[in-house]
Amino acid sequence: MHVVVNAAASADGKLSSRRREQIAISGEADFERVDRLRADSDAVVVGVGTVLADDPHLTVKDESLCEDRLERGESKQPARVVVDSRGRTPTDAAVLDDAAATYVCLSEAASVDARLALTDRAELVTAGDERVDLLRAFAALEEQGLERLMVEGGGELIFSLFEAGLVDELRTFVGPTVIGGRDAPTLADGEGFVEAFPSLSLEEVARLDDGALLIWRVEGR
Ligand SMILES: NC(=O)C1=CN([C@@H]2O[C@H](COP(=O)(O)OP(=O)(O)OC[C@H]3O[C@@H](n4cnc5c(N)ncnc54)[C@H](OP(=O)(O)O)[C@@H]3O)[C@@H](O)[C@H]2O)C=CC1
Ligand SMILES: Nc1nc(O)c(N)c(N[C@@H]2O[C@H](COP(=O)(O)O)[C@@H](O)[C@H]2O)n1
Repeated sequence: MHVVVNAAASADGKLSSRRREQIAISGEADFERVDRLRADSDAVVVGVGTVLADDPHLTVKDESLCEDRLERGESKQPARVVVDSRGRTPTDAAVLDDAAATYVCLSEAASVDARLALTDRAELVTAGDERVDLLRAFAALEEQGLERLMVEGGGELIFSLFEAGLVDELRTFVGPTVIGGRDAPTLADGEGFVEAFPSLSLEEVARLDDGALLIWRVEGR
């Protein structure tokens, strides 16, 4: 399995504002790059916080990239994965439409009612007692043939993936704006590290739109 985390951050490292509303940090070229990365992935992964905040669709937008996938013998769209311990994904969420297959990773804490509401619209994967056990959930996704995972956020999920040692690559577009706010989501939130900080090796720096794309490899992976 290969896990790429991709996110757009403001120059001060925020993913969105303290209102947790979606903000277009990327410019046109970066959104096109993200579309290509989605098209080269088996699944696009987000936490339920992103689903509740943004109601994303997580599909490949460029039809020619979808055609290329079909020519390669892949599904037209990559699968979508929501990490959602208690099954809080709304049944009318865009990620549950029929544009692509969707997996919802739950924990044992998800109620029977929440499972019943989701079961017709998504494949359910259960791993962990209170919170989703990411190592077990990702192993279950791999068993379903999902090898190339692209994680789009948000900050809580990204931190947990680093903590679990699951991230191979980090791609950050740093955009030309300052969002600020001590409660605004950052690239890696959660508890934060106090030791054993993940070490990154810089693979690429490129000017893109009016910002910079940074590609980091996680050392030891
Ligand atoms: N600029 C960008 O590129 C992007 C920005 N965003 C922004 O980020 C914000 C959302 O981020 P955030 O609030 O951090 O939410 P996340 O999308 O990271 O989802 C976090 C939630 O996932 C669930 N979860 C289940 N298991 C785990 C686990 N093991 N580790 C971590 N989380 C787990 C938790 O809810 P529960 O316990 O209920 O399961 C948790 O609250 C929004 O404002 C959105 O706009 C998001 C993506 C990209
Ligand atoms: N790459 C990127 N740049 C930004 O500026 C962003 N705000 C985001 N957000 C992510 O994109 C998701 C929306 O996807 P759809 O267009 O609905 O398919 C959103 O939920 C964030 O994960 N990304």
